[in-house]
Amino acid sequence: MGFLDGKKALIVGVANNKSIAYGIAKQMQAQGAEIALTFQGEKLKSRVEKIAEELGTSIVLPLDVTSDEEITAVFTEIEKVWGGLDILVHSVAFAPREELEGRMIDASTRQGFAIAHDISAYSLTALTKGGYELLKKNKGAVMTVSYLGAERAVPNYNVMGIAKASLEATVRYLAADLGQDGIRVNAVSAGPIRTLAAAGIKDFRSMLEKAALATPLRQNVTIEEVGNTAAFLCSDLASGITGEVTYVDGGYNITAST
Ligand SMILES: NC(=O)c1ccc[n+]([C@@H]2O[C@H](COP(=O)([O-])OP(=O)(O)OC[C@H]3O[C@@H](n4cnc5c(N)ncnc54)[C@H](O)[C@@H]3O)[C@@H](O)[C@H]2O)c1
Ligand SMILES: Cc1c(CN(C)C(=O)CCc2cnc3c(c2)CCC(=O)N3)oc2ccccc12
Repeated sequence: MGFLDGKKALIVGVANNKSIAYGIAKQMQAQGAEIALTFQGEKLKSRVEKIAEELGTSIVLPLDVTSDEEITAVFTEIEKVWGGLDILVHSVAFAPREELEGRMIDASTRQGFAIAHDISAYSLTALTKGGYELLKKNKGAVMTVSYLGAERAVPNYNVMGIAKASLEATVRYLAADLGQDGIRVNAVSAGPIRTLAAAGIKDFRSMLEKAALATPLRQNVTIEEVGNTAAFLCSDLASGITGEVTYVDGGYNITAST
């Protein structure tokens, strides 16, 4: 019996079994939570349905976070099957690939900035708005996934860092507004992990290796470690924590390494 027994968790952002959202879903399920998943686009449907089966759930819903209609449809379905929501996990980001190489001043475009902020930051507000009544009913918790690039100028992360800064400020504003409804809002800030979103990044492998050597714990973090912290922060054990960004990065962010 786990510390999430009886909790109902909607996880947005599973693409495959390397996803950070998958690590979060797996650890929450291991602590007794009931899981619902969403998938982005038909091509991810079958893979996410297989993962849902593994996690013992049949609630698998289509969701593109740029569509307010799809967001509404997801929570209408959650209302029908669950009648409330204890945990909402947002593990979604995207910027046009060409934004993530070279100097920010050269790579940044008006459209790329808008896309990155819509998908990687505004979508947290949009999902929380969509799930608000259900979260309020169960005094639920909201969780998102950030990165060091929100606070430091990480080479090549560019507009994604600016979007993550917006995401982390969103965590604070939502926490401030929703605390009176008993809804807590937090973020985990994960160290670099080899996922689909990381696959498209130049020199990601060498960045991972360098990070591991420069990290106090001398190793990269895993999606299970990020999942454990997310599960804790969404549980009653973290009832006194809201508006916080918790690093799960082996201590990398506290060092002076370049
Ligand atoms: N991998 C890392 O090194 C790392 C480190 C810190 C934070 N993060 C963050 O973790 C989160 C998850 O990324 P990941 O590394 O697990 O990669 P991933 O590719 O497995 O997950 C990204 C998810 O975002 C979804 N997504 C993108 N655009 C969407 C849209 N318009 N509508 C709905 N879903 C959409 C994708 O379908 C995918 O499921 C992201 O917020 C990312 O910024 C990743
Ligand atoms: C770490 C790290 C990451 C992983 N991370 C924290 C991320 O947040 C990745 C987010 C991401 C957003 N949009 C896209 C891609 C990844 C690649 C494919 C694509 O077309 N668009 O990405 C980097 C980019 C540059 C430098 C470091 C990093």
